[in-house]
Formats: sequence, C-alpha cells, structure tokens
Amino acid sequence: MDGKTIRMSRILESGRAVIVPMDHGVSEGPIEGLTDMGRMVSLVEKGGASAVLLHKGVVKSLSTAPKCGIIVHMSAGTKLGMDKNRKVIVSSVEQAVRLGADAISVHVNIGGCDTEPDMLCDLGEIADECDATGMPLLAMTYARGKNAAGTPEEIAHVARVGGELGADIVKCPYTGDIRSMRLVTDGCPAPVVIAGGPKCENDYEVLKMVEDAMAAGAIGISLGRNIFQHARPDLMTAALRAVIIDGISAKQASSILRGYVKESAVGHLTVAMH
Ligand SMILES: CC(=O)[C@@H](O)[C@H](O)C[C@H](N)C(=O)O
Ligand SMILES: O=CC(=O)COP(=O)(O)O
Repeated sequence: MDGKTIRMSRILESGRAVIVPMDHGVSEGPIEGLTDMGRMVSLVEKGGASAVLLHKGVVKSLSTAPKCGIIVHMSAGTKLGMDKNRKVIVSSVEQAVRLGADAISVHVNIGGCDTEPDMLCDLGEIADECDATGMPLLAMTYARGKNAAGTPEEIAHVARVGGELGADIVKCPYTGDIRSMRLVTDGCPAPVVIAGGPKCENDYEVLKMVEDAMAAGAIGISLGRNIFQHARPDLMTAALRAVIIDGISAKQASSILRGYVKESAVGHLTVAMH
C-alpha cells in the first residue's frame, strides 16, 4: 500500500465520500454558516462527514484537530475581483503536508475565462506533485465563463479534463438527471463527487439529487451550503451519509431530519429505523 492509498482511505469511507467543503469564505466572505468554523467542523464531523475541505488559514485556526479527513484547498479567487472565475494557487503541497492534510484540492473554471490556460497548467503541475508526494488530489471542475452554459455535455467535458489532468477525485455539479449524469461518471477516468450549489429550501430535493447521483455512478458529495447553511448541519450530514454510505433511499433518509436519530458508538449520528 502506498501513501496516496492510505491518505485516500482517510477522506473516504467504504470508497464513498461525504465531503463538506467550507472554502467559500475566500470567494464569498463570511457567509451564513461560516462564521464559527470550529463549531461547524465539529457539527459536520458529528453528523458523519468523511472529510472537511478548508483553506490553510482555517486549518491553522482550529483549536481541535478534526477526527475526519482534512482536505486543504489551494485555489483562491473572490467575487470582488476583476474576473471572479479566475482562480490562483495560494498554497503548496508541502504546506498541506505540514498542516496534516489527507488530500488537497484545486478549483478550475473552464469556459471562457482568459486565465483558463493558467488554471489548467496549475492543475496539471499540482497533479504531478501530488503523485510524487503521495497526496490525493481533488479537482473542482466547473463549466463557468462566457462560453459556458453549464449543460450536461459541458459538465461531462470539464469533469473529463479533471480526470485527464491527473486528479484522483473530480468534483462537478449534478447534471439534473441520472441519464446525463451517467455521461459524466462514465466519461471521467477518476471517481466523481457532486457539488450542491445554493441552499435549497427543500431537504428532500437535496437528498434525492444525491440518491440519483449515486445511481448514476458518483461516489458521493462535496456539498457545502446545503449542509453548513442548514438549520441542523449535523442531521443534514447524517441524512446524506445514510444515502451515500448506508445506501438508504432519500425518502427514508428524510426521517433523520425529522428527529429519528440516535447517537452511534462511533460518535456520529446514525439512523434509527422505526
Ligand atoms: C459560491 C459558489 O458558487 C461555489 O460553487 C464556489 O465557487 C465554490 C468554490 N470552491 C469557491 O468558493 O471558490
Ligand atoms: O467548494 C465548494 C464546493 O465544493 C461546493 O459548494 P456548494 O456550496 O455545495 O456549491
């Protein structure tokens, strides 16, 4: 077994991913849910997250080491910038190792940004460095920019780019239905996780989206706002985990959010099937 395989096992559970990204503070500022980062990390950990994804400064600021995996995000760009789709690299694999990272992530926007070639170049170089270091790499690949409409074909294309340039896991949005999502997972040489997008008022819709993504061959989620902006991030994480890892239906998992839960021996919340 090598270092990358060992680290990978720390961010996945049974080969599946319940990743909670909380890197939005750089692009968006201190948005709802991301003020007390230590509290949010412990809530999603309690709900059974397999990993949290954070910028280096947040990792440094934590007073308690997360028990779940840590993915250090290396890209930055802000909505206040000249081009909000431009991401630059703001850390290094070496720094991530110093911070105790189990994986790193890089965000690439493909679809008409002038600096797209630079972002592709960064992704390819960092993938090589990750291979040399035994560090798993998650690529967040988005079809964003003046040439991109976010169609399923574009999502499949940009996910493919992430896999071809060497990412170990590729993150992209859900395409909207199982058939078109299959194009993404079948067409990507790396396992795929889905992002969530803005907070949705209907929890069942989020759980159903994840159930369908799993049916389409995804290995899990990297879902941010629909978890950390939920009234109960711990229960939402537990419900998503039940769909992804325990394989229960979105409908059954909804019961977790209605309070049918118990504390499990391993410290996260599991479903009490009534
Ligand atoms: C706020 C968003 O639209 C998200 O999809 C972000 O782009 C996610 C991202 N990793 C970031 O904040 O940079
Ligand atoms: O880094 C951000 C993500 O991975 C996705 O976040 P979202 O809030 O689920 O879009």
